[in-house]
Amino acid sequence: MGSGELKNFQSKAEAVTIAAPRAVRLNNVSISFGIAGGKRFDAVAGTDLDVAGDEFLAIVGPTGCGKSTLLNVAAGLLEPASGSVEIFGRPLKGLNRQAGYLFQQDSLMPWKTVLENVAIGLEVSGVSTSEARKSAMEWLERVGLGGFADRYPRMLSGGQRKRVGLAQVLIRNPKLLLMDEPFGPLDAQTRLIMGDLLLNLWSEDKKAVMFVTHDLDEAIALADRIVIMSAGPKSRIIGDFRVSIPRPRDIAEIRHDPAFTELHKSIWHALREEVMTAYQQTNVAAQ
Ligand SMILES: Nc1ncnc2c1ncn2[C@@H]1O[C@H](COP(=O)(O)OP(=O)(O)OP(=O)(O)O)[C@@H](O)[C@H]1O
Repeated sequence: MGSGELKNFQSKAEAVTIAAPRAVRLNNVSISFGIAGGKRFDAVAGTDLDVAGDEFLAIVGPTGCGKSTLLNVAAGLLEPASGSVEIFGRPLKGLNRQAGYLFQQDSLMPWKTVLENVAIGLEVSGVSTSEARKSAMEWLERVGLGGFADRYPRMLSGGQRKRVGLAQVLIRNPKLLLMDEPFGPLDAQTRLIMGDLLLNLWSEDKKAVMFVTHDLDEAIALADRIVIMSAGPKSRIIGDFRVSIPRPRDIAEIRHDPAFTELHKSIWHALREEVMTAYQQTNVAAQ
């Protein structure tokens, strides 16, 4: 069975395989930025990447290797210098309107209540205020913040703000979730709780996810598949690992699973040299 397929169980528990649409296809994508002195910096070179419609993909790599850059390409925020981008089988032109983007820094509006912040995602697409607020309330309950609807963002903890951010993105029901170190600023325990919440929501309605993280443990705990990027410039994908640990997963416990340790070892083996290379490069560039 290929990565772009899913199982649909019929009444007699008979499994039938049907093709799931491919959410993202990056075909030989290269990305370069104009920098000082009229020069160019080739951040990413010749990268191929497919993400299935129901796949949770984690992207891991050393600092500055181009993880956010790849997400920005899938979001349509950045146009590749060469190569092509397809979203659900169609060439991407302009902004990817099928994607929801969650950054490390949340984008809550401080003058709006939590409920208003979540509802706005629907209101901008023409849904009436009362409908949007009803749906926002349901989403707040799903992320465990039903009692916080009338609060303002400044009254929330970092983890609570993240939950609001998740509700704000998911209320629009995007078919593709682009997550750039979304739990980066949180403490270790809150990250675990957010990871569990994300997996619960995702398992109810499996979307394609591209999840950028520095944290290999987090990547293994959450993802179906992990790709590793090399140190830049001209970064590319140098490893592609399937995470075959069964779901549902308990993120706090999964680390004790021997399969977790084994996979961690293999991925770190591929990643370690790239991390050292990236560190040395930024050190030289700073001199
Ligand atoms: N607008 C830009 N102009 C010039 N160079 C850029 C620009 N944006 C990113 N870069 C460079 O492209 C490379 C990739 O950046 P990117 O932010 O994608 O890396 P990353 O892997 O997400 O890093 P980190 O893990 O540190 O967040 C880096 O070397 C960065 O300095």
